This record gives sequence, structure tokens and C-alpha cells, in this order.
Amino acid sequence: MKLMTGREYVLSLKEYNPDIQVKGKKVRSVADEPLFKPGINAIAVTYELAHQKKYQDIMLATLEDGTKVNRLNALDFSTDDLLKKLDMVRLICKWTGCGQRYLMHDALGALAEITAMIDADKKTDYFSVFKDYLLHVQKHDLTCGTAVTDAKGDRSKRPHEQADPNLYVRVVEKNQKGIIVRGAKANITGAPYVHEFIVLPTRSMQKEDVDYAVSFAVPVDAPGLKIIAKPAGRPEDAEAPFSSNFGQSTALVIFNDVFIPWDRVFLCGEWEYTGKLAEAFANHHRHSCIGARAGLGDMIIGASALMAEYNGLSYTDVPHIRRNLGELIRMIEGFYATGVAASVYGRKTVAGNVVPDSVQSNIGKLMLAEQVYDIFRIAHEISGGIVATAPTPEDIAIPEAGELIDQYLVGKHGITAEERIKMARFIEDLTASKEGGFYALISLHGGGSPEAMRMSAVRNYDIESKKEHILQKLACFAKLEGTCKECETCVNDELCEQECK
Ligand SMILES: Cc1cc2nc3c(=O)[nH]c(=O)nc-3n(C[C@H](O)[C@H](O)[C@H](O)COP(=O)(O)OP(=O)(O)OC[C@H]3O[C@@H](n4cnc5c(N)ncnc54)[C@H](O)[C@@H]3O)c2cc1C
Repeated sequence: MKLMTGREYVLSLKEYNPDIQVKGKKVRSVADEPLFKPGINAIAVTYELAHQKKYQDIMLATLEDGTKVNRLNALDFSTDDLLKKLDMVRLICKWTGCGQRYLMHDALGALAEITAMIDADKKTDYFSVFKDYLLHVQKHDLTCGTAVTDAKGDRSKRPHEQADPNLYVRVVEKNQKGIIVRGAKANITGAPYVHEFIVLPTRSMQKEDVDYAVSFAVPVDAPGLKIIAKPAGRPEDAEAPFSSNFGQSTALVIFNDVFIPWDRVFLCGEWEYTGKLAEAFANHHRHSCIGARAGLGDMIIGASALMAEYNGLSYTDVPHIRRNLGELIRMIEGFYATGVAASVYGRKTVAGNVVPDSVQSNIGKLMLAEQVYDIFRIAHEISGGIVATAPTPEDIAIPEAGELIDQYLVGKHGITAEERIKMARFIEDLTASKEGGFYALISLHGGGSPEAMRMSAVRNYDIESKKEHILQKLACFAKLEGTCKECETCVNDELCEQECK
């Protein structure tokens, strides 16, 4: 099995020739495109950390034969694996803001479970196709984008009801060699600089949607595949100390009659399993998002505490700075704790892999989706207006203006204006810039809208047993009060007797 270095990953992109455009121009070489550099840097970190001894316990997974692979390319086989995955994603995102590659880990986990489930029910052979693909990914240490969200068109209509039949990815032809697919997936993270895409259905489907029930893997440069991408982060922006180095591209990925051989098809026509596959992916992915946003939170806590110090207000001395940092810790460690709980309460699937508890992973993702705005607000309250108003590098570079800025924008004695401005810019970059808005949006909608999380949590939560418990209690109270109608409401006589004694 290969374990690429960051540099090898960047060079490996040169072996592909995808059809990509960004900001109105065609991309000749992804590896050399400055507008993607922050995104490529972020993925490279996922390769580099796997070579660092102190991180290998969480960055590497051990296969049955003892071989080590990057954990991002592996299934989870224990609750300990889930905990390590969570820690790994937090570590990666603490460095990069968003390591992006964890989406593929989540897709692989979901495909293992659901392909094995379909085979058990329908005597198909998808699980062995999946296992061969997993081996291929591990052997070459690939990065795969995960394409779930269809273009979707009119949200109130199902795939087959859309005015344009191509608004969800669909199978337009099947032959002995494979299938041909048409349609588009939207908002796809990292699309320009991955090796392959794993394509999953975005929702549950009905019999009439049978052509839309499809899942497959495809190289990024397959004929007919087109990528319309956004720049990653804020490339070459002197006011962006973080996101000029690390960022994330997203793209519209268009399948214009793309051929997929059968040995890369994981589901084709089994519409009853599309909802299960979408939900299985969402469960893994929301669990990963918890780790990702905790990593972002780590950076915000560190930068906010430093900014307060640079302003002359240490959290050890100033009560409201301490209280605000306490709020940041409450929120970030609060949602992270649900990720830990989702790991600990993980369950084994028919495929043998272990998946997070879906109530906990959905609730954790929902918490971070809503709290990200409070996290940014508190960072702003602690730091002050300089986060938005720091003079530009061009003005600082003019000697006369630079001297005045040095004089008037100092903070605590011993901290220069330059250091204070640098910290303010870092916080602006993460929380108040175009990139800050991006982090809010990805926290809110990445992995599904908040309503999708509420629906999943309710669907998977045992509300019926809570209702039964209340009915039992009320029946017991009625006996105690002498108003019992003798079994009109009592749902469990035995328990009722015990409680009334
Ligand atoms: C930065 C970023 C990165 C992303 N990366 C990826 C990726 O790598 N791969 C991927 O597959 N996806 C990715 N996504 C997509 C993400 O999963 C979707 O944004 C999310 O599922 C919401 O879908 P949408 O954007 O189409 O919004 P919509 O579905 O249009 O949602 C908008 C609102 O409409 C509501 N709504 C939608 N449909 C209905 C309905 N039928 N009935 C009632 N209400 C409805 C929603 O609850 C929400 O409030 C990414 C998103 C972002 C922002």
C-alpha cells in the first residue's frame, strides 16, 4: 500500500487531465494553478501528517493483514477507530481550516454498509465491487471528492417530477460494459484537485425515480465530466494570512453522458436503498463535521485569547474576557462531546464496519451549525473593531503612514502594532471575511441543511419508549391518588403495582 507525501500528492495531480474552469478560464494544470493552491495545500497536509510519527496512531489505520493505510481511506471497525477518526479530523482542520478529504472516508463507510445490505436482501454483488474499489483507493492512496448534492431544481419536486429530467444525476443508458450517466452535482468540495469522485444519491427515492437511483466512482478526468470551480480560499491575498495558504474550492460537477464501467457501480436501480445510503453517508459525515469544526474552534480560541492579550486584557485577570472564552469552550467542547458520544455508542453493521450513533452525530452537527455564528460573535466581542478595520498592507508599506500606524495601533506594552494587526487579520480571515462567511455556510449547510439533521435525529430517536414511560407513570400516580380506572390507562400492571407499594 502506498502512503504518499504531500509533494507526491501534488505531483500525482499532473497525471490527470480534467476539464476544469475557474473564474472564466480553462485550467491547464491543476497542480500549478494559483487559484487552487490553498486547497491543494490543505489536502497535502492530510498526506504529510500521516508521515509524522507523533500523529501516526490517529492518522493511520491498520488493515487485517497488518498493512498501514491513511485512516481517511479506511473503514472504522471499532468505537476506538471512530474516536481516532474524530481526533484525526480535528487535528487536520486545526491546521487547514478544512481538510476536505474526510468526505471520502464517510462515503466509503456508508457504501460498505449499504452495498452489503443490498446484497443480503437482493443477492446482488455490489459489496465485492465496493471492496475492490476500496483496495484500489488504498493501494494508490487516493483522494476522492464525494458528490451527493444534486442540482435539484424545484425543491418541492421529486427527481422524476422535475421539468428538466437532468436536474438529478440519472442513468441514461445501460449496456454490457456499464452505464452512462447524465446530470450535475452541486457544491462539491475539493472537486478540481481530487483524483476521483464517489457519487451517491442525495435523497430517498420512489419507484418512478428508478433511473436516478445510482451510485458509482469515476476518475476526475473521465470523458464528459466537466468541473466549474471556485478558487480555494483567498489565494494571493496579502490581507489573508490564513486563507491565502489554506482554503477550499467547491464546484459544480457536470456529467455529460459519462461512461461508468460495472466494476465501479455500487447501486443501480435499487431505489428503495437510496434514502438509506444518503442517510448512512450523512451520519458518518456529520460525525466528521463535528471534528472539523472543533479544529476550526481550536484556532478561534487561540487567536481570541492572544488578541485579548495583545489588547492588554488577559483572560486570567479580566472577568468578561474569561467568561467569553468560557463560552467558546462550552460551545466547541460541547458539540465535540456529542462526537465522542456518537463514537462510543457506535454500532456494527452487516458489513462488519462500525458506524457512529446517528442521534448523537446529528445533534452535534446541528449544535455546531447553529453555534458557529455565536462563536464568531464572541471572537469579535473579545477582539474589538480592529478585526474589521486594520489598515491595508499597501498603506503600512508607505514609510510615513507605516510609522503613524506603528505609533497609534499598538496595544499592550511589548506588542508591536504589526503583531496586533497580524492577529486581527487572522481573526478577520477566519470569521469576518468572505472566507469567514464560507466557514459559517459550510458549518450550516455542509452535510445537509439543519432541518435534515433535525429530521434524522427525530427519525432515529426512540420517542415511543418515552411516551410509554409517561403513560406508565401517570397510571401509577392515578393508583396512588385513588383515581385509577383499573386498566383503562395502565400500560403495565406489574410495574404499576411495584411503583405504588
Ligand atoms: C461549503 C459547502 C461545501 C459543500 N460540500 C459538499 C460536497 O463536497 N459534496 C456534496 O455532495 N455536497 C456538498 N455541499 C452541499 C450541502 O450538502 C448542501 O448545501 C446541503 O445539503 C443543502 O442543500 P442545498 O444547498 O441544495 O440547499 P437546499 O436543499 O436548497 O436548502 C435550502 C433550504 O430549503 C429547505 N428545503 C430543501 N428541500 C426541501 C423540501 N423538499 N421541503 C422543504 N424544505 C426544503 C432546506 O431545509 C433549507 O432550509 C456543500 C455545501 C457547502 C455550503
